[in-house]
Amino acid sequence: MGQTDTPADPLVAGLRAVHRAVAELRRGTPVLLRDESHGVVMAAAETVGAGGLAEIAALARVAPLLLLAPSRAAAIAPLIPPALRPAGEEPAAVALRLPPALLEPAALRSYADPTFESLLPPGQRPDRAPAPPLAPAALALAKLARLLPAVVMAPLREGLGSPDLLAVAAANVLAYPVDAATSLRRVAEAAVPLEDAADARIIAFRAADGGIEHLAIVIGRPEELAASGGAPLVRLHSECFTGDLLGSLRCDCGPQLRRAIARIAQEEGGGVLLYLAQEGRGIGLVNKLRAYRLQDAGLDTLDANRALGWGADERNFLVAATMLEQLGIGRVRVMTNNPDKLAGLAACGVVVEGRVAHEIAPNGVNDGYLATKAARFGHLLAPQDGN
Ligand SMILES: Nc1nc2c(ncn2[C@@H]2O[C@H](COP(=O)(O)OP(=O)(O)OP(=O)(O)O)[C@@H](O)[C@H]2O)c(=O)[nH]1
Ligand SMILES: [Zn+2]
Repeated sequence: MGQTDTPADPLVAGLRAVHRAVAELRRGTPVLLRDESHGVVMAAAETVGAGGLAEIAALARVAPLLLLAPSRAAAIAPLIPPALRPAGEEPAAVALRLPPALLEPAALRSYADPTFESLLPPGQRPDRAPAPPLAPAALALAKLARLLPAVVMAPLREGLGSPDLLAVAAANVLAYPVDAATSLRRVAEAAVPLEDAADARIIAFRAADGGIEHLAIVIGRPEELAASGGAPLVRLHSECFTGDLLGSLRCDCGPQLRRAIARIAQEEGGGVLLYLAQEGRGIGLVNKLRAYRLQDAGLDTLDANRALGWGADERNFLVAATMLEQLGIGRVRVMTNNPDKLAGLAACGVVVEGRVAHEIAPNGVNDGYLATKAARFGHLLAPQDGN
């Protein structure tokens, strides 16, 4: 309560600074990233235009580097001279020094985005450079913006005063996922009778940064069961626009969502479905569409994420744990096939008393996707509880 009225609270101020920096990067505007000893000017490779690059050049001490997530750098290895490719253990970021002909928006975007076609000038090659200070925070900020993890970045010149760009502290960027999740509070609630669960309420949760809301679909009275020491059935469902709303056959999300609501109501008489705004396992819808393009070209769902520079699964289960805590639910049984969800909740202090399998039969289109989840994400097959 009252959290949005306390901008003096450093946690809230930090969250808001990051949220504003995210908006700047999304529209192609550079931002300043700082810690106690460094200051850099950076922009996202996906969105920066000629104007943004000129702004960076005007403020920079040296020409900017292009930073890529290591998995993206590995995927574009042919664009990087063999001797300069990352080897051995993965660094936090791969830094490339681009020749001037490649320091322009279309070339930058083609380094960042495998689905963006542009003709790179022949004979122009980047050099590998050591990763500069603040590189991990810079990539993390691009990811918070749900932009491809590729940034142009340069150290600020001395004696500039305060350039007219939004400044954000690297520490706030790195703390953002935890701080945003723990700041989630209930903001609205209404009864919404559903086709498969007449006694349903939707409770909306908002974080102090003012970002997108997460929803709890509460069926029956699971809070009462929790208050008497029971462990209600809970389903964590990550948003999937294509599957949930459009009935996409590429995944199993739509049927899983509807079946989960029906099963919670019919088999248990109540429980909670957390509808988490973590589209595409946390990479966002735009990047999921890019990942689909790569999957159509032969990669599986895990390698496609990594070829874009994202991790296989970027979800943050502290969001779900905080929502459960706010609902007064400390012990749960979880409806899932994904062991990471059980471990993720447990790591956030939720007592996981059991698992209820939630398998949906393949539909002829998503067979490979489901097989990959079993083979590479360790998804458990449902021996007795499935349908
Ligand atoms: N990046 C990416 N995300 C996908 C792809 N297919 C589906 N998704 C997303 O994966 C998420 C599915 O999550 P869930 O159904 O909650 O979870 P799960 O990890 O499959 O585990 P279960 O609890 O067993 O269903 C949604 O956010 C979808 O948008 C894909 O090919 N690439
Ligand atoms: Zn889906």
